[in-house]
Amino acid sequence: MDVYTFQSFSPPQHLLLATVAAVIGPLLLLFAWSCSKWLSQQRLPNPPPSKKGWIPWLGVGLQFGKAPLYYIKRVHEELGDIFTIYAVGKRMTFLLDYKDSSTYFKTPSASFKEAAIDFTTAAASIEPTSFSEHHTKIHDIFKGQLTMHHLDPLCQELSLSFYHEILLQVREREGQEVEMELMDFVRKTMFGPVVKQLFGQSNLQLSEEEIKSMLTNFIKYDADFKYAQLPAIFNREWGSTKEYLLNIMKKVVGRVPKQADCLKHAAEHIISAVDPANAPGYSLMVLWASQANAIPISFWTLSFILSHPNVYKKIKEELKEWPLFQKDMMIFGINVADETSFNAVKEEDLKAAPPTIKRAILEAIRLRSPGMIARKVTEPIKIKEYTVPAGHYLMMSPYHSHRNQTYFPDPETFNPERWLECDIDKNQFLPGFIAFGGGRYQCPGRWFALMELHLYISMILKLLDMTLIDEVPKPSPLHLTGSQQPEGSCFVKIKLK
Ligand code: HEM
Repeated sequence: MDVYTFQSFSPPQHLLLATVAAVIGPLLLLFAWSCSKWLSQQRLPNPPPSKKGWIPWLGVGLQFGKAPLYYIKRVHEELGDIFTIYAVGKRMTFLLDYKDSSTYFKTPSASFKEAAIDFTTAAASIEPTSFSEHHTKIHDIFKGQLTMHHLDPLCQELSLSFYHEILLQVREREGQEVEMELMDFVRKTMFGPVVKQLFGQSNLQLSEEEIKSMLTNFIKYDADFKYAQLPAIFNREWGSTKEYLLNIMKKVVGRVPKQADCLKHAAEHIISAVDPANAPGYSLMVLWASQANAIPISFWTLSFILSHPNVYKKIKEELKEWPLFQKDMMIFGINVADETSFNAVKEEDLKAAPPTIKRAILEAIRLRSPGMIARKVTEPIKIKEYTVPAGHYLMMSPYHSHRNQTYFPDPETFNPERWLECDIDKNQFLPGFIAFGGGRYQCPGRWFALMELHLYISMILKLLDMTLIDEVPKPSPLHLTGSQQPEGSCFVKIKLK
């Protein structure tokens, strides 16, 4: 078309042309972009089978987002043990065969750090440069501080705090039965003691009311954790809970004495290892990691025990042998111990707590473990007959892996006895169990978690009579990044023994 012909168009034709160009232009660009993507995929030697959806960027985001836990199961049944999902601009390749876990955990080009960096920026405002520099150091400090050998003082301190909180919930109506929602009860009795233990009372300086408000914000923060990477406009409410918690953490790390005599709490370790500007963000991540799994797992353990009369009966028998209250309290040579002489529980005392409770905890973790863990592929990785391209997120799903018949016969059944073959005092796990992840960045809090859970459940069942009123709810299909939350409420009757 020359200038003359162009000029001969009347104004409405101009408008028409401009509109057509405005519509077709982006479509052509989109088409070209899709073609180049498609061609680059074709050049790869055998990428895993995939679910892409029709809409670029969004991919299968809508189906996936509705019930991610079930969507993974459906695609697993359709495409097999390795598959890729394209959703909201991310390419996630799932490995659901436990046999691939050693490649997953050991290959350097499946990077934990690269997968975590964007997420921690979004979820806790940690700057990427700080994360690259300090993450490994802070991981190693926690791993070192939470080994089995360091648990005794933590166990003693926690037991006193649990005792106080448990009695606080029921003492007002001593002798009477109280009806409470179980998850609510667990949150109220577990959150405060663990937060105080991890960050230190002197650094926290929070009133009971402030701890309650911290818990309310934490519940919202955890529930919508998965939206962290969406633009702020879609998750304003979630953003305000994050800011609230970051502000608390800012005060907490600000109170850590410059020259602490003994490094004891998470806040002190964090301040000693990272740049001050990002210390609140690391503290928030530790708060989330420590609570988002242990609280729901306590709920599931209790509800599974209460709904399995044989298991509960066995535990009640074993509890008779566990002296939670002191037998000897000598004053001027006279033994003044009675039924109410509660003393801190030492870690060695915990070894005598019901082993069936510990097996029940491991079984609850198996059945309700995190929906996924992530790594990022930095160089193409060959797995089975496929090559997973660089840039993909590489996912394993402890929740789905723990339903593999080969490792866990009758996988949906709650059966603490399947753990009989493991030495639970040494925290030995069954083959196929990956609830705490694996490799260089495996959960550094796992030994603390098992001690904390064993102590908490044993104390609850020793101190209280509990009966289920409702049926045990199903796990919510929405939770992918932490242990499963219950879908709906579960009321119990509680009475102080
Ligand atoms: C039943 C309870 C728990 C479960 C199932 C659990 C599970 C996990 C999993 C799967 C990971 C990722 C590991 C990987 O990708 O290989 C992780 C990381 C982590 N966990 Fe746990 N965890 C639990 C309790 C705790 C507790 C009580 C703490 C702290 C006291 C804790 C602290 C952490 C931290 C700090 C990380 C991040 C490690 C890093 O960034 O290098 N966890 N946990």
